[in-house]
Amino acid sequence: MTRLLIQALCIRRGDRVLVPTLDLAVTSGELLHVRGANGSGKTTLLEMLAGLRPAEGIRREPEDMPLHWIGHRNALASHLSPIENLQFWCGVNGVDAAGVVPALERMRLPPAARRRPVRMLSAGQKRRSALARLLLVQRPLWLLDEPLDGLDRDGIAILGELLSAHVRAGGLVVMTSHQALPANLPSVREIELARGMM
Ligand SMILES: Nc1ncnc2c1ncn2[C@@H]1O[C@H](COP(=O)(O)OP(=O)(O)OP(=O)(O)O)[C@@H](O)[C@H]1O
Repeated sequence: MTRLLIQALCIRRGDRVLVPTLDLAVTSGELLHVRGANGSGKTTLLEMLAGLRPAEGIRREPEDMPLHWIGHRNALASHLSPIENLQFWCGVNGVDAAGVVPALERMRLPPAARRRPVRMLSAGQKRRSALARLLLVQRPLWLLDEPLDGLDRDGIAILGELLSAHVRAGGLVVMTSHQALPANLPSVREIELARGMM
């Protein structure tokens, strides 16, 4: 079984403690929805889970569990088109780029938008392009920071289908959102970060 274990994790930024201690486990087939007020530490927690910030008390089983990280900045080069961005991502990650156009089709990004520089796209079109990475290669752990941001109802429904399929196939998801999650997602758990929580 794949697991993400969080034991006595202190969420801090610099010398400011946001959450003194957090314990939880996310197992295969579960989606953890992290909620909380602005500034409560959701992004910081996700960055710790991704290994972008030093943290003690996080264990992945297996240790080398591959993950997808989609931060709220999308990580798209603005002068490249979505197709070029994803082809570049495939090259860096050793992934077959044949899946790029089908992934953008699945995200229902219009054909013209797939070939336009990212700086000329809307926020939702950028988001769909970034999320298309989830389809390029299977990885068990998905860490998604505000993935619903910028998406319209159709985009939210597509992401809901991807999340659902991933969780049903035994994947793990940890995601933040201020919005309600798409309906009918299986195995959703919620935690709310709050100052001083134990
Ligand atoms: N570069 C920084 N240096 C120091 N503190 C920071 C820095 N960036 C953010 N913080 C602080 O860290 C705390 C947690 O920020 P974080 O981005 O994790 O919150 P969040 O819950 O994701 O917020 P939001 O809902 O607004 O996205 C905030 O109180 C913020 O003021």
